[in-house]
Amino acid sequence: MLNLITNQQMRMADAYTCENLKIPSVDLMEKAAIAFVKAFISYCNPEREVYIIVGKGNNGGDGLAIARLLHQTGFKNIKVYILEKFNSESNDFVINYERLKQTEVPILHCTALNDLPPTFDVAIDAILGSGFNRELDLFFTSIFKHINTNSNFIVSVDVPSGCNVDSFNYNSYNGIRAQLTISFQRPKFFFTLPESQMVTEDFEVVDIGLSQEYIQSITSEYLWVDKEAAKSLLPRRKKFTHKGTYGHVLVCAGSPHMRGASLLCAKAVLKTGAGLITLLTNSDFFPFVNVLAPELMTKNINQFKDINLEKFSSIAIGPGLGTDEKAKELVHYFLRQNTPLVLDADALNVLQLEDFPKNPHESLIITPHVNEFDRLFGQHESWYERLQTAKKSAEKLKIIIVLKNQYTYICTPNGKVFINSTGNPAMAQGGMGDALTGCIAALLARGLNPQEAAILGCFIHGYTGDKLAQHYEVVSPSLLIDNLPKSLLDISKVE
Ligand SMILES: NC(=O)C1=CN([C@@H]2O[C@H](COP(=O)(O)OP(=O)(O)OC[C@H]3O[C@@H](n4cnc5c(N)ncnc54)[C@H](O)[C@@H]3O)[C@@H](O)[C@H]2O)[C@H](O)CC1
Ligand SMILES: [K+]
Repeated sequence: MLNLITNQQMRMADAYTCENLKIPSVDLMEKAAIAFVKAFISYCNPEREVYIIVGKGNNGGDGLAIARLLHQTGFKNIKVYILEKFNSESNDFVINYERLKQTEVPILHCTALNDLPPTFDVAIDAILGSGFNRELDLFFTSIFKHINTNSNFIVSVDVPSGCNVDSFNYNSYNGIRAQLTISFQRPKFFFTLPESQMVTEDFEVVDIGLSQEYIQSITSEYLWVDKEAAKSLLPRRKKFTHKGTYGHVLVCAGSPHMRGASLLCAKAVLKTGAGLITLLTNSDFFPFVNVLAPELMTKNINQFKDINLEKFSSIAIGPGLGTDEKAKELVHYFLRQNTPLVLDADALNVLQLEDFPKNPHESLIITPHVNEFDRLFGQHESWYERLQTAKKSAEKLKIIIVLKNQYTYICTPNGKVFINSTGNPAMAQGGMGDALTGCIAALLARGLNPQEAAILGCFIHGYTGDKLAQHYEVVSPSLLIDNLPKSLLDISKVE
């Protein structure tokens, strides 16, 4: 898991790295520029006109180093514009200014808006970075507006200029609006909130060689789940194991109008590697289940109280369950048992906040999307507020709340928020949540604790979607489910 850190902490990591790893700050800037360029060239053809607009702090210094390196890489149409409204220049800016002057890259000076070109093909924004620390004056806001309105493609260095990622003001943003931000060392927590779309449509993170040891020693409430973290959670299949080793999942799902949801969920359980799966549904559906997914066993949903729960390692309830009295009774019944439980969709729709057990057994996971979450926990004005509610509620109710989002938040009873790094818009299709519920329930059955199952379930689900999105414009839940075993294998092989 990677700690996500604030601007202030990033500065400390910067200072620590220079001092303890004996890397001069200008060399760190060079590393940052090299890493930026490596990422940038995959988005931009070297024939395009690239305008690099720089301030005079270290973000500007990065911009100057980037200009020199892009020139060396073969970019022919580069121009650098230095904004002159800064009180002082950073040392590393000055060093890179001298270095850039040794090249043929044109350097122009901008003291007023009309010193800038009327349009930009590609604009690299290296004006203000994490040092942005006060109100923007008219000079900056008019320049930002001009770049925002007249560029084909804006790429920001580290952070869009004028955006304070640690205390974002949602109501009056007047900084750069980038298509892409290439940030240094760690994702910015703010970019995981949907509101960050007004600041940058996408982001990428590059390693610039800051001390990982130092960054990981900082206490952070936000943790980024990457592939390595996922691998560390995936239990290895050992010799002499059998279906009993991998647990038995009970899937309670599928009202007459939504049979498909129950199959998607149960098939996701199957493909995430649980040993045995029983689908608890209406008996008239049994023959279809046998044909469509012969691995599944079935039980009659009307007799749910007769089930011997000792046989089951986990239960998934909700996909297409319906919201009638029978569904409600079933959800309440299973909520009072001790078997690890994942509640999704209609299982959440039939609950009120006060229905959650007063003495939680700490193995309850709920997986709401935004509407399900707000219905249960109240309306929220922003995603930041919603996340704070999720965080507090997970602590208070002692449950895991998987708040689904482009970057899904997994809030745990100990106040941590794990942020899932995988998933993409090609996966936006009904049934995708049913698959996620199945993934998590299967991992619970395979012996992971609820926190681990939620983290790995979200990761593997999104990872599969990401792999498929490289080949398909839309990724259906069925396609995703079929590919889960391949993703599990992939992840188990991370070096
Ligand atoms: N993360 C790292 O370890 C590294 C980061 N690098 C880059 O450095 C910037 C941060 O640089 P810094 O010099 O601290 O600040 P800025 O360049 O963002 O700002 C410079 C300058 O601007 C002044 N200023 C701030 N706000 C305003 C304003 N509203 N109006 C006018 N002027 C303003 C401020 O006083 C400063 O003087 C980071 O983002 C990375 O891009 C390193 O290169 C590599 C290591
Ligand atoms: K910037």
